Order: sequence, then structure tokens, then C-alpha cells
Amino acid sequence: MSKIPVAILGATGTVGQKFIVLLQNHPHFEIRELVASPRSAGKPYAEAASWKQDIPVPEDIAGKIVKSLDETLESTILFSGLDSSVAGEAETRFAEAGHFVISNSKNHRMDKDVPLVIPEINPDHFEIIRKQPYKGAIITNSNCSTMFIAMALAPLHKAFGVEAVQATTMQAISGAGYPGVPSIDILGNVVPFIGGEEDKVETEPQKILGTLAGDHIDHAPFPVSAQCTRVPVFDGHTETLSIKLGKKASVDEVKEVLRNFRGMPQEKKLHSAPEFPILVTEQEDRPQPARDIWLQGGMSTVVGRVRECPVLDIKMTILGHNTVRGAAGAAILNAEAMVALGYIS
Ligand SMILES: NC(=O)C1=CN([C@@H]2O[C@H](COP(=O)(O)OP(=O)(O)OC[C@H]3O[C@@H](n4cnc5c(N)ncnc54)[C@H](OP(=O)(O)O)[C@@H]3O)[C@@H](O)[C@H]2O)C=CC1
Ligand SMILES: N[C@@H](CC(=O)OP(=O)(O)O)C(=O)O
Repeated sequence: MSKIPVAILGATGTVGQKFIVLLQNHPHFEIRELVASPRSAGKPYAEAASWKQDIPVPEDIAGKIVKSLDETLESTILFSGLDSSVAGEAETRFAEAGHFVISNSKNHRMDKDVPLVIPEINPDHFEIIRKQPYKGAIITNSNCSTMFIAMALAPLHKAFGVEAVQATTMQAISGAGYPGVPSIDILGNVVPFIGGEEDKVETEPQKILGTLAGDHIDHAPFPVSAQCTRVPVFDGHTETLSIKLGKKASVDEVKEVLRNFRGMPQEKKLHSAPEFPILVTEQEDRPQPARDIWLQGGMSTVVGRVRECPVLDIKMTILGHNTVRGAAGAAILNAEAMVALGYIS
């Protein structure tokens, strides 16, 4: 099978750079086009991007001329890591033109006919793209903090029912893009506010754990109360959850359900799928972002400190790599799932 040509929209940004790293030597996708703002367009990529990754800019990428959003693109799949100020309109226009836009941006996530997919949880929601008025389609992945919460809740919701969730996030600075939070605000500090974040964490999990009902998704009915903070950590969102379950379950039963969680990416052995979407650790002081974000290539949700909660039923600490499983890696896995399910060829 020849490789599917892909473009990266917002290729110079934090998420865009991670797309470039994760797509190196990908068996099905080949980076054909790089797109960014008028500040970058027309320049070779290595000159336009303020590269912050652990490997050098790949040779075949460094000299590629960055395109602007106004240009006609030839790629089948457009991975979007666009700033949300431009993502909404641009993604619609590209879907109208026949591209499959697989987006990290918040703009279309809650549109009625746009699937918000984590393929381990709700790959059946891809089907709703057939209701979209476009020649192509828009598919989204979740907010990075939502990603790990939805992952932890999905198997518990299936096994016991989730009735209410209290979530506190400790989010890395890479989540704010580049240049992000000023160093003077974050060094030696915790900022108890991230604009718009709590609304997303309080509404997106219910869409992901919802049920496809013809032309729409019935959202799961449980409430989520979120408190989101920015902490001086480079990569990795750590989050604490307290969960009220529909059916009583012991700590051991909860751990077993989390450990046994698998989905279609594991069944179909998709290239970017972690073998274990959820890793449960028994170490009392883990998970920690400095130690655990790269487990399973940054694609797992690491769960620790599972214990009884005296207010709700069960509590735990969870962690994930915000720019890998929380962003670029999630979008690539969605694309792999869509190819495997026959939506994209
Ligand atoms: N960082 C993270 O962990 C996560 C981010 N997201 C979402 O992904 C998206 C990208 O985030 P992130 O990479 O962190 O942000 P960055 O600010 O690092 O990057 C933004 C990208 O958008 C491009 N851009 C900005 N303005 C325009 C414009 N007018 N026209 C075309 N391109 C433009 C920038 O290009 P240029 O360099 O030329 O200015 C850059 O490539 C956002 O919507 C964000 O909310 C989602 C989940 C996690
Ligand atoms: N707001 C997240 C990252 C992000 O951009 O999320 P969203 O795509 O939902 O706007 C963070 O700061 O860590």
C-alpha cells in the first residue's frame, strides 16, 4: 500500500512539532505539506520554527517551504494543530474542499455532527461524519486534560456506571503552546486558572462516553467538577480524580477493570496504539511526570494511588503526556483507526 500524503496545519507550533516527530518512519502516512501563519509561510521549515524537540529537525523537513492557509493543499489527511483563533474557519474550508481534517483544536469538538473520538472508547462515533455536509470530514480529539480523564472513566463507566466526578488538574507548561506562560509567572509557582479549561474538562468526557443515536450523540449524564491549575512541569498533565460509582466496587475490582481495558486500536494492533492503554502502578508515590510520561511511547494513561474516597467512592492520581497522547499522538491514532475501519483510503 502506498503511503497516504498528510499535511500538518500549525506545523511550527508545539503540537505541530510533535506531529513531525511522531510521523517519522510512519508505515502509512508521509508528510507532504507543512502549513503555518503568514509569519512562517514562504520560509524553509527549519528557519520558520522555533524547534523544541529532543531530536534535530528531520532532514527532509528542514528545507520544506512552509505553506499558508490560503494555499490549495494536495494531502488527503490534514492533521491540525492550529491556533484556535484560526482553526475553526480553516478546518471547515478544508473539509468542504474534500480533505479529512483530524484536529486537536477546540473549535469543532462540540459540533453535533463532529465526532470527538478516543478510539479505545468510542470508534463507533466516527460514523457521524456521514451526516456532515462536507466532501471531506472533520474529526476531533479531546482537550489534553480530558483525554486522561475519559480514559480512566471509560472502563469504570462500563463496569460500574459513573455518577459524578471531581477532577483537579496540574497541567504542564507545554500545554500552553509556545512561548506560552511567561517564565516570571510559572517558575516556583502554581497558577490556579487556565482560561476555558474547566468548561472543556466538565463537558467533553460526557460526549466521548456518550451513545451514538443516529444523527447525534446522547451525552453521558454524569456531572464533572473540574479545577485546573498550571504547574512548573515541562511535559505531562497530572490529575486527581474522585469518582462516585453507580454500583459499589472494591479498590481491587477498580484496578482490575482499569488494567484489563483494551479497545479497537489494541485489537487491530494499530501502529501508534499502546499495548496497555491504562497502566496501573502500585508504587505509592507514582505516577510522576518526570518519571512516567514516556511509558508506552507516551500513549498510555498511567493510574496510581487507587484508593477509597471518604466523600465519593474511589479516588486516584492519573498522568499522561499532553502533547503525545493528549494531542498529536491521539490525532495520529484516530487517523490510523479511520484507515483500519475503511473511512480513509
Ligand atoms: N499544547 C498542547 O498540549 C495541546 C494543544 N492543543 C491545541 O492544539 C492547537 C495548537 O496548540 P500549540 O501547538 O500548543 O500552539 P502553538 O502556539 O505552539 O502553535 C500554534 C500554531 O498555529 C499557527 N498559527 C497561529 N496563527 C496562525 C494563523 N493566523 N494562520 C495560520 N497558522 C497560524 C502557528 O504558526 P506560526 O508559528 O507561524 O505562528 C503555530 O504553528 C491549539 O488549538 C491548542 O489549543 C490541544 C491539546 C493539547
Ligand atoms: N489548554 C490545554 C491545552 C489546549 O490547548 O487545550 P485545548 O485544545 O482544549 O484548547 C493546556 O493548557 O494544557
